[in-house]
Amino acid sequence: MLIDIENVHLIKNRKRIINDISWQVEEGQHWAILGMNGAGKTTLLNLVCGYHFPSKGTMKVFGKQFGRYPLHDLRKQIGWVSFSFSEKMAHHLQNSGLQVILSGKFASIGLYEQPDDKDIDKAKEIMDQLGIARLKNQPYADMSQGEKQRVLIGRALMAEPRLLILDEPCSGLDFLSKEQLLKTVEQMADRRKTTIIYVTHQIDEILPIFTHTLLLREGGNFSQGPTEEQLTSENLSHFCKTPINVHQKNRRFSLELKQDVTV
Ligand SMILES: Nc1ncnc2c1ncn2[C@@H]1O[C@H](COP(=O)(O)OP(=O)(O)OP(=O)(O)O)[C@@H](O)[C@H]1O
Repeated sequence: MLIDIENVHLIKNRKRIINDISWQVEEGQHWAILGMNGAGKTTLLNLVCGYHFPSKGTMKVFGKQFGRYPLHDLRKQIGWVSFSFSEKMAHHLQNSGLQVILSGKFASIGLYEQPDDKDIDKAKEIMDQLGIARLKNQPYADMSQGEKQRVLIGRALMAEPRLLILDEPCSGLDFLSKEQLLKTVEQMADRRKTTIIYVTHQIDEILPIFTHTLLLREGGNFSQGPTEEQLTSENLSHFCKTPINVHQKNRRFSLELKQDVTV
């Protein structure tokens, strides 16, 4: 079991942010986490990575009970690619795509240690796999947003994480860049053993590779389970508190408001 969360609550500044969440992620699964703004998605991931400590409940990540395992060791096995991470790259804008990816090996933002030939080969292989080999020598600053996102995913893969968290990777991307990024995620899931947790507001990003989906609402677990069972018109109408129709075409989901509904 990679993640085993039982009845976890989190209270911050007297506010209940996470309310009685239980969630189990097993090896071989890929999860999508769907929730509106403020649903608690980022907070839940902060708990998983040990940046918050639960106020109540039990948590195990990689089979280790919280508080009994060095956080540094835990975090080394988790790659968290967040859109906001781009801001932290500000000092390294002149680094090339290859350098940014290599920096993932040392879990630091810049490239302070000297990579060896094996590291360089590995970084190049990752770039090939993610379809970004042509960005090897291009400064990060000059890349499009979609390219930057793929480079950051490559950077996370360099440390060979057991768990890869993609936190709204498509936000800010145009239609084509988004589809390219989704393709990359799909291929990565097919080729690598890493378990992916994909956080999103949009159901059309929940690709067939996501075996399971967790629906978060107001800090609580609205429902969870196999994706096909979660993303039904009935369940999502309850979830959104609005009557909606879910459609599935070519194994991709879309939704529309039922006719005559105003929001
Ligand atoms: N330290 C804190 N003290 C009080 N409230 C907090 C704190 N951190 C987060 N919150 C609140 O907890 C709720 C959940 O926030 P969180 O960032 O986890 O949501 P999210 O689902 O990731 O949202 P988004 O999709 O907008 O990124 C929000 O209402 C937020 O204001």
